[in-house]
Amino acid sequence: MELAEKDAVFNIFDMNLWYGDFQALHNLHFSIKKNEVTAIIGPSGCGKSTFIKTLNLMINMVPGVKMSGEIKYQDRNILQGSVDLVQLRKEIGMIFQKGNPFPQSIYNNVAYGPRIHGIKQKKKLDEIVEQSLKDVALWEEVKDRLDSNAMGLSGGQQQRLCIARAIATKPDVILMDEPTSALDPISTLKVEKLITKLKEDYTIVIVTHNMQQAARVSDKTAFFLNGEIVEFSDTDSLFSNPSDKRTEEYITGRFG
Ligand SMILES: Nc1ncnc2c1ncn2[C@@H]1O[C@H](COP(=O)(O)OP(=O)(O)OP(=O)(O)O)[C@@H](O)[C@H]1O
Repeated sequence: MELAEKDAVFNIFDMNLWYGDFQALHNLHFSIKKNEVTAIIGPSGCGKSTFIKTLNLMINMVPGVKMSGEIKYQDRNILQGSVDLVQLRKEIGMIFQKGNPFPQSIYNNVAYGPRIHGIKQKKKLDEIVEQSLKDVALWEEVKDRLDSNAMGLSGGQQQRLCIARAIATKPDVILMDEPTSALDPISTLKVEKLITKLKEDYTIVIVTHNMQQAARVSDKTAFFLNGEIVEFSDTDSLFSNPSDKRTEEYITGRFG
């Protein structure tokens, strides 16, 4: 039995995943630490999205998926036994490539999660909505139009609204699957600044194709190739002094 890493939110041991007969993840073994940003990088098809979707078991929605090994979250292996998915997803929020607000008011988008979890008083909901929008630096831009449809916001604003929606339920972890790939450079910068601020309160796992982004925002980086982890280390050392030749080839743009 392996010793779990201290201060880890997730301890992953010998984790494998198959789509039918195809093995997409092989023997993953690493830990994700509290209040850190962990970046997952690697070429297209290496298993980044598959991996991040295992952390909140969103992967279970794909028919024919099988997994083995352990993902320990709060000292339990979420790959075994019954897991309360509503509770798990309250604790582990997720942000996707494109902001995907509900076609409802800005207010309702943020209040949705807290309402589902039983908060009914208007005053309390108002406070949560205001604080969540302030936390993502969107409050000043939208405070006079909280009743407007969220679909009328720009792409960058929609993405920040989705982050506000995720943090409104006070999760432990925020998973981000290429959160800025559909955004312009200015909106990208705003989201990156936000990630750096959010890690004071949350643990963040981010999948990104953009190596400069991984270098700018993350504390740790995992380099995936063909469903395996080639290298996992401090972001600074992975980019400045990679220990595996394949990492070096990837980060210097020789493939991928
Ligand atoms: N639902 C599925 N059924 C079968 N195979 C799948 C499924 N989803 C992904 N795969 C395969 O699993 C492998 C990993 O895919 P995944 O989407 O996790 O890669 P990725 O690194 O996120 O790629 P990208 O950077 O292009 O988004 C690929 O070979 C992919 O074709």
